[in-house]
Amino acid sequence: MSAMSRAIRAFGGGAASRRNLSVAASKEAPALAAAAAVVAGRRGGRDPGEDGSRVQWVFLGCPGVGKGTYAGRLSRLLGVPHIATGDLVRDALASQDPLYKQLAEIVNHGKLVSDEIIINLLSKRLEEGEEKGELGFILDGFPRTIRQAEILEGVTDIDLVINLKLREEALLAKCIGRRKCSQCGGNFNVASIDIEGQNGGPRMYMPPLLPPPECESKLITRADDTEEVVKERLRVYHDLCEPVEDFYRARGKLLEFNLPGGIPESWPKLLQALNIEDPDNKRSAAA
Ligand SMILES: Nc1ncnc2c1ncn2[C@@H]1O[C@H](COP(=O)(O)OP(=O)(O)O)[C@@H](O)[C@H]1O
Repeated sequence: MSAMSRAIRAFGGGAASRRNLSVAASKEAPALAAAAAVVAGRRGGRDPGEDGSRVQWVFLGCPGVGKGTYAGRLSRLLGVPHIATGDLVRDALASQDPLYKQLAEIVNHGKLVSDEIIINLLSKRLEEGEEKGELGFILDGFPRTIRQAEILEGVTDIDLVINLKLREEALLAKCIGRRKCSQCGGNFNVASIDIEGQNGGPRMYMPPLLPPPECESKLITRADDTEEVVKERLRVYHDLCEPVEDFYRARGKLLEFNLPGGIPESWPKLLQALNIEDPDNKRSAAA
């Protein structure tokens, strides 16, 4: 079991108290010091380590903003695991594990599941990754409360938090338009978003991301992507998750990124903001 998964479990598990947290942290001191040294080594820039070991990033942002899309792309590009707690929750629901049966009620009403359950799922996922020799991570959907952020801060050093922002009008449409192919797992979006510019700014156009014909009959919609539940998730985000933005802003770790439009427009700009060379430009320059 990795130092981080062990410590995070000790921190969040059951009736964990602040005292338990410090005990766990001091036990993990050598591993934490090593992690801090790695982090300190890359403080000057955002140049990820070649083996991915230097990437310990978090994605924040409202439901529908595209955390999963951009975290997934960066994870493939940098060779570090993309760990989305929403996916862990959905896998737990699908497993029919009696322990998680009551979760559906919470998730399908747009509420957050308890910190304890999330910490449990996350530590399990980190342990599995450790067994496979995974290094680094891009977290998506965690931390979502100040307590989760404090727990994470107690066990490891996060060196970058990317806060994705998108105009509110687009978020609801993007969530409702989300589709997944039940066979290949591909993610699509049937929403076509075209919003007037604000204060003389440019128009925002996000074309739909339509599935190929072979996926069309196999599309599924998440049970929590209905208008009513998305509105509740947005409300929960503003109440409980926005303070997490402030938590990282105060620590100088927050990179705010306003999505200018769809993936073709936003992806190169995000890479630029992260100081990562765009592999597509590199390829066309080499051609
Ligand atoms: N860190 C977390 N803490 C509590 N609940 C979580 C967490 N991550 C995911 N969940 C649960 O899983 C649901 C889906 O999460 P996610 O896929 O990240 O959705 P979203 O599109 O709202 O960002 C959330 O509405 C919540 O019920």
